[in-house]
Amino acid sequence: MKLQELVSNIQVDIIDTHGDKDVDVKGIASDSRKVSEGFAFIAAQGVQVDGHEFISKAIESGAKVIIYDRDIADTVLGVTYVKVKDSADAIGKLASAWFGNPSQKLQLVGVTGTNGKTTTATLLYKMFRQLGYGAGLLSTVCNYVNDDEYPATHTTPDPISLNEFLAKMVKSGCEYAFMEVSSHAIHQKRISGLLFRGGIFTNLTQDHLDYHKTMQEYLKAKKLFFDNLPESAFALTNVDDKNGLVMLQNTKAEKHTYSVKSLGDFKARILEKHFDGTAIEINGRELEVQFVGVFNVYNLLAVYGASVLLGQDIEKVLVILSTLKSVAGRFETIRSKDGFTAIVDYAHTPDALTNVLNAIHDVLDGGGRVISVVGCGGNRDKTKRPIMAQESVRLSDQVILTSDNPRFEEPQSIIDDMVAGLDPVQMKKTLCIVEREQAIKTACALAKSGDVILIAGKGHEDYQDVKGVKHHFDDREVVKAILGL
Ligand SMILES: CC(=O)N[C@H]1[C@@H](OP(=O)(O)OP(=O)(O)OC[C@H]2O[C@@H](n3ccc(=O)[nH]c3=O)[C@H](O)[C@@H]2O)O[C@H](CO)[C@@H](O)[C@@H]1O[C@H](C)C(=O)N[C@@H](C)C(=O)N[C@H](CCC(=O)O)C(=O)O
Ligand SMILES: Nc1ncnc2c1ncn2[C@@H]1O[C@H](COP(=O)(O)OP(=O)(O)OP(=O)(O)O)[C@@H](O)[C@H]1O
Ligand SMILES: N[C@H](CCC[C@H](N)C(=O)O)C(=O)O
Ligand SMILES: [Mg+2]
Repeated sequence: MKLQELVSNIQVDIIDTHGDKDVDVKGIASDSRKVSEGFAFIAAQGVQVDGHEFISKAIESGAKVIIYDRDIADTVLGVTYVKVKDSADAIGKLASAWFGNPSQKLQLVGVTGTNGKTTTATLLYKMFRQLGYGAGLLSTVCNYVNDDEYPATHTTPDPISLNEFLAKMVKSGCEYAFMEVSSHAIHQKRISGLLFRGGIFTNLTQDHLDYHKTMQEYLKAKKLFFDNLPESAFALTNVDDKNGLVMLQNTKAEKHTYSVKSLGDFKARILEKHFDGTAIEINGRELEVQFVGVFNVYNLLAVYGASVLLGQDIEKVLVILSTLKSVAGRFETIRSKDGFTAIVDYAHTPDALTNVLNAIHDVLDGGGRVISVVGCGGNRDKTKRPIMAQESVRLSDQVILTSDNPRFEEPQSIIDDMVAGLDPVQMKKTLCIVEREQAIKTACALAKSGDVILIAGKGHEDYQDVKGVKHHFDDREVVKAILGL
C-alpha cells in the first residue's frame, strides 16, 4: 500500500512530512524488533521506554517510513518521515487502515469493567455462535475466529495484532466480534480507530492502582471508552454499580441499563440459589441458569441485554442463556471422592474474592467449612494485598496464603504484605505456605466431607510467572492429581 493511501483516509493530525510520500509500505510495526524491509515504523512513548529510541534500529531492519511525535535529531536519506500529533493514537488508526478497517465490517462489542469482562464477552461469543452466526472473541483466556483458537497474551491485544485478528474474523465470515477492553488498553489507546457497535460496563472496584495510581484515574480510563462511542452504538451499563451511570454521562451512544437491585431496561430477580445453578427471572420470564453467584447473574443479564440490543429474538436468547456453561477457570468445581469440593476461580481482586466467597456461602448455607487458598500477583497493585487477605479471612474458616505469579518480587514479601492486613486473632486461622502446590495439598488434607476449598487467583492460567519465566502450573491439574482423579 502506498504511504499516501495509508494516511489519506485516517483522522490523524499530521504535523509535517519529509521525504517521498509516494513510497510503497510493505507492513507496519510499532516494535522495532518486528520491522522488515519496506515497513513503516511508528515510534511511540511507552510505559517502560520511548519508542523513538529505536528509530535507527528500525531503519537498520529496513524501515522506509518513520511515523513519530517527538523532535528527532537526524534524518536518513531514502527514509520518509511523518510527524504526527500523537503516535499512540496513530498506531491504532494506521492498523485499522492497513487491515482494511475490519471493525467497520463487523458488529463489534467491547466489554469493560474491573471484573466480569472475560465471562461476559465469552458468553456473548458463545451466544452468537449458538444463534448460528459467524463470531469472534478477543479475551484474556483465548481468542477465537469462529471455532479456531488462538492463544491470548493480553486481555486487549496491541492495536496491530488486534486489527489483524478482526481482519481474520471478517475474512472467515464473522458478522459479530466481542472483545474485552481493559483500562490499560483504553489509556494506551490500543482501541483507537475501532468502530464499536456497542459498549458494556460491568463494574468498577479496586485493581490496577500500580498503573492508574488513583481510583479516579482508573474511573476516567473506563469512562473514556464510553465517551468515544459513536451515536450508532449502544452503551449498556450496570446501574447497581455506583459508577454505572457515570459511564453514560458524556456518551453519544444510545443509553441502556441493567440491574438486579433496582430498575433497569434489563432487570433480573434471583429466585433460588443452589450449587449447580440459579433460578432467575429476567424481564418477567423465569429460567434456570447453570451459574453460581449473584455476580454471574449480572454477567448473564449483560449478555441478555446486549443480545436483545443487537436485534436478537428474546425467546431464542433465553433458551441459549439457560444452556451456557461457566468459562474456563471461573468457578470450576472439582469434587473429591471424600465428599468435599474444590473450586478453582480467577478472583484476583478484593471485590471478586468477596463475591466468590459470598456465592460459596449462599449455596453452602452453613453446611460446611470454607478453606481458601489465596495469593496476590507480584509487580501489580500492592494496596490490594492486605484487603484480599482480610476478605479471605472474614469469609473463610481457614486461609492459606500462598504465591500467585510473584514475577520479579520475592514471594515471601508479597505474603508479608498480605499478612500486614491481619491482626493476631485473624492470624489464628491463617497459614502461610509459599509453594502453591504445597498450599493446595494442605488445604485438601484439612478438608472434610461437605467442606469447600476455594483456590483463587489463577483460574485458567497454566503457569506460575517467576522472574520472567513461566513455569507450568495449573491449579485444576494440581487438585485433580492430589485427589487422585
Ligand atoms: C505496562 C503496559 O501495559 N505495557 C504494555 C505497553 O507497553 P509499552 O508500549 O508501554 O512498551 P514499552 O516497553 O515501554 O515500549 C515503548 C515502545 O517502544 C517499542 N520498542 C520497545 C523495545 C524495542 O526493542 N523496540 C521497540 O520498538 C515498543 O514496541 C513500544 O511501542 O503496550 C504493549 C503493546 O500494547 C503491551 O504489550 C505492554 O503490556 C505489558 C507487557 C503488560 O504486562 N501489560 C499488562 C499490565 C496489561 O496490559 N494488562 C491488561 C489487562 C489488565 C486487566 O484488566 O486485568 C491487558 O490488556 O492485558
Ligand atoms: N460481574 C462480576 N462482578 C464481580 N466479580 C466478578 C464478576 N464476574 C466475575 N467475577 C469474579 O472475577 C473473576 C474474574 O472474572 P473475569 O475473568 O470474567 O473478569 P475479567 O474482568 O475478565 O478479569 P481480567 O481483568 O483479569 O481480564 C471471576 O473468577 C470471579 O471471581
Ligand atoms: N490481568 C490481571 C490478571 C491477574 C491474575 C493473577 N493471577 C496475577 O497474576 O496477579 C493482571 O495482570 O493484573
Ligand atoms: Mg479478562
